[in-house]
Amino acid sequence: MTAEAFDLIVIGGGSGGLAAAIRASKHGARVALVEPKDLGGTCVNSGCVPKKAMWYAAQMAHAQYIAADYGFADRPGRLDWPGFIARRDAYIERIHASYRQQLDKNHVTLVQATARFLSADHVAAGDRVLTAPHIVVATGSRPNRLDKPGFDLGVTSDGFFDLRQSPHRTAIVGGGYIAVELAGVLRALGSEVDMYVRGRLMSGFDEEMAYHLGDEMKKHGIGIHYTCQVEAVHEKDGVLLLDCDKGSHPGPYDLLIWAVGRHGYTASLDVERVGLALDETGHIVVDDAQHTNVPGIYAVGDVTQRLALTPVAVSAGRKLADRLFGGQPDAKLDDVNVPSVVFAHPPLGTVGMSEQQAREAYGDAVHLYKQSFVPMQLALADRPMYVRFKLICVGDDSRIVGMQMLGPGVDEMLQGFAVAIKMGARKCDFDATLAIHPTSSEEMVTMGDRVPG
Ligand SMILES: Cc1cc2nc3c(=O)[nH]c(=O)nc-3n(C[C@H](O)[C@H](O)[C@H](O)COP(=O)(O)OP(=O)(O)OC[C@H]3O[C@@H](n4cnc5c(N)ncnc54)[C@H](O)[C@@H]3O)c2cc1C
Ligand SMILES: NC(=O)c1ccc[n+]([C@@H]2O[C@H](COP(=O)([O-])OP(=O)(O)OC[C@H]3O[C@@H](n4cnc5c(N)ncnc54)[C@H](O)[C@@H]3O)[C@@H](O)[C@H]2O)c1
Repeated sequence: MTAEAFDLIVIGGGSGGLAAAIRASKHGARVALVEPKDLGGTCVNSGCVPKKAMWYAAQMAHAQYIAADYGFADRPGRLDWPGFIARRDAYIERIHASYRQQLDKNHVTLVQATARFLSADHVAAGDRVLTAPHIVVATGSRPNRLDKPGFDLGVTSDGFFDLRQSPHRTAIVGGGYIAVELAGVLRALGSEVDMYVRGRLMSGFDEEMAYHLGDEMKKHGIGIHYTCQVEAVHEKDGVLLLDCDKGSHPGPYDLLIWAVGRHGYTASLDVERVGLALDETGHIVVDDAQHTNVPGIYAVGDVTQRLALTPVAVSAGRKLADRLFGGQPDAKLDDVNVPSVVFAHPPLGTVGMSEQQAREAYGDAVHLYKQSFVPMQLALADRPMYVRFKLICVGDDSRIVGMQMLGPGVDEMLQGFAVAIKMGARKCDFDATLAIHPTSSEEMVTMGDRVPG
């Protein structure tokens, strides 16, 4: 079969793949994008977007309680779950349409098939064979499965998005981004939620902030269990029971969600044929410029061992296209000071280092500024949830190397501060900035003295 020739083949039409394909075609490259499913990948179809939609619904539920305290209503209503899912899915359909338009406008050839390698410059996609000197793998990640009896009685985050009604009682295994976010949403929408956490909540995050997050989640009615490792799951009379390693059998639950991490997805690619190097978690090993060990093959996004966030995948894809086709030989992803928000209830925002990472890197040069306060909106409602800010600074000029925020509204506060930190802001730059009053964010520029210790 004659191969169709392109300048670039992109495998995977998620965040990273779309970004690489569209940017390369803007630079004049002839690009084929191979994707068997809906455009947008995990983020649009089973990640950030449907998750954020559910989080907004959960915020609405909270807002009703606040409104009732203010005197607007005496009884919060329940979500019409199927109705809202239809609204969420219609929004996602509009994103698909917008991506299709962008591909058409930029003359990217979309091949709706699963790709696999035939050689380092040939790819099979359905009944077509494509060839290009440059191939970008952007096939994302899949949820981890555990080798536990009854694993399939639970679902992963993919199954959560398929729900058409709120479960009464939910068990969630895991204590990372997905576990924490889904726990908050389900609780706010009326489910009883128990989390089964190995180690600590949000490991890798600032310990103090993760502790406060756990505290707020417990106040919100979420059970957080650290002493049960789930060894098996049973179904009895239509409900689920768990076996813990210590011999207890918690339950019954109507839904079990496994949120125990994700692995790079390369299963369909035939990577052995080209000898692509993977790490022990199945991620494609890349250097800081997205090169794999095979010349001409690159990888971006969650399929690599780099940070698994949409803006990281997008930036990696665009920078790679700029380097290959845009005459920018030094372009590459800069993943220093990547801001991130855990859309918990309340949200947790972070940019730069945790206190622990800073102390490891800078030792005694580290010092802290902290602030905690009840935001005015909640003080008026007799719901004393704290906002907590923490600045992690180093050196005589108090250069800010980390910012941690927990509380209502921090999800929208963090981005602007992340710009300042990326530019090398010092505490005195914050002090020199006049406050916006009355807001929660003003507390970030009116912090007092260093915290001793
Ligand atoms: C529940 C959840 C919530 C999340 N929330 C956030 C958030 O709030 N903010 C954030 O920044 N990140 C979030 N993420 C992470 C984010 O979704 C990922 O970092 C991002 O989607 C990675 O993009 P990607 O292009 O690497 O992979 P993906 O978006 O997963 O795209 C991979 C694509 O490759 C396709 N593919 C796979 N194999 C082949 C093949 N052989 N041939 C052709 N195509 C193939 C797949 O069908 C898929 O469309 C979340 C993730 C999850 C699971
Ligand atoms: N808001 C966001 O930006 C956002 C939201 C969701 C996901 N994401 C991205 O997706 C990635 C994947 O999310 P995730 O929550 O699956 O992974 P994660 O790495 O954040 O958390 C995995 C959790 O599973 C636990 N775990 C692992 N093996 C276990 C076992 N055998 N038994 C019990 N617990 C076990 C870990 O201790 C950890 O708490 C995240 O790391 C993040 O990069 C981002």
